Amino acid sequence: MSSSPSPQPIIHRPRRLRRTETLRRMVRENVLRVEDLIYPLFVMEGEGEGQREEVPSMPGCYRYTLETCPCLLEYYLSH
Ligand SMILES: NCc1[nH]cc(CCC(=O)O)c1CC(=O)O
Repeated sequence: MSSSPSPQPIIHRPRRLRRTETLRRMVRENVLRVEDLIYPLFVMEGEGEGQREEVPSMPGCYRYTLETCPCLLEYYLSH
C-alpha cells in the first residue's frame, strides 16, 4: 500500500476576488428583502375601465388602461 503524497504548502495565494472593494462587493453574499421587490404593473394606451391585456412573456401580469389605475393602486396598496 502506497501512502498518498503529503500536500504541498500553498506558497502563493492570489485571492483575486478579494483584491478590491468593488470585487468584494461583486462576489459578496446577496440578501434580498421584500422592500427590494417591485410589483410588475404596466399601463397601456387606450380607453375603458377594467380593460387589460396579459403580457405574453409574463403570464399572470397584465397591462391596464390609465382609467383602471386608481382602482388598482387602491387594491394593491391595501393588500
Ligand atoms: N423584463 C421584465 C419586463 N418588464 C417589462 C416587460 C414588458 C411589459 C410589456 O410588454 O408591456 C417585461 C417583460 C419582457 O421583457 O418581455
